[in-house]
Amino acid sequence: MSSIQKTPLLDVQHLTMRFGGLVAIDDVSFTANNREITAIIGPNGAGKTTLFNCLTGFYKPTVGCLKLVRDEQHYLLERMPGHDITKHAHVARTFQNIRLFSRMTVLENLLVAQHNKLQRASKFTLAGLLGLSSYKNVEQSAVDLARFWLDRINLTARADFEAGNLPYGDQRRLEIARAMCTEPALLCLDEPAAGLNPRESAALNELLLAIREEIGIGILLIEHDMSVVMRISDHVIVLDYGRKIADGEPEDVRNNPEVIKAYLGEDDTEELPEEIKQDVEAAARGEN
Ligand SMILES: Nc1ncnc2c1ncn2[C@@H]1O[C@H](COP(=O)(O)OP(=O)(O)OP(=O)(O)O)[C@@H](O)[C@H]1O
Repeated sequence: MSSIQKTPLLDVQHLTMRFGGLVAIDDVSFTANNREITAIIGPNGAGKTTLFNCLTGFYKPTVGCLKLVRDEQHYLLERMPGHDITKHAHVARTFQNIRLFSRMTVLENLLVAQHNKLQRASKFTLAGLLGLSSYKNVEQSAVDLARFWLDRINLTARADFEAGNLPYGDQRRLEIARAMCTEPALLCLDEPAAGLNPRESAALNELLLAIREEIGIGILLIEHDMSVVMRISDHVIVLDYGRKIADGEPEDVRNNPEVIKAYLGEDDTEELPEEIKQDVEAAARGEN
């Protein structure tokens, strides 16, 4: 990726979010580029989900500017209601806990994600729904897009299954496919690898890399699984107690003493993610 010109997609400046006396995010600034996977990592309570909530309009930041650039248009996300952030700025999101429509089929989940463009094409009238050829074209394109993503996540054979009956790893990937059906410019994923076994985790990595390469959008990824972060991220931002303590390429961040300390605490190595633990142990043996 490094030979490709970097194009800023999201520019966060001086973001601060306070809840009463608690500063969940403390003057955080960073840029996430288009066609890159930017991971946001940090210990529990570091402010990662709060950052997503500010980006997607769930919270209004106390201070700060969140600018998204798409098709040469600038969107100031902190001034937009959540539904406009999805609809106009094209920011899509998944959550820590799966939020599929579990009683709908796999295919229905992918179609329902496209209701905005279907509604627009119907001109919000029954006549539009029944008669307009433009509606029929948009309807066909919605089906084609759903089919494309079904195929991409290898669920075509299960298109008519209830989403809630799929294995956990398939549900995770279906959520991402559903978000992709909104045709986002920025895809925000909150711990997509949580609870996945190694095989499912590898399938997730492959899907995210394909989205980056083939669809060419930006991905913002909150993740505790360091094997996922280190393997697929182009850029890693580390938060600790709401502050940004590191920002750079995965290799630089994993060797950053402040990051190691944030994960270590004072002298507890038990909680250290495996990949960072290996680096710390190698450093202690004088191998770094
Ligand atoms: N709505 C809220 N009201 C009050 N405090 C909140 C609210 N949302 C988050 N916080 C606090 O803000 C801090 C950051 O929480 P956040 O959920 O963003 O952390 P996180 O990095 O996502 O943690 P985890 O990895 O455990 O999901 C925590 O101290 C949390 O208790």
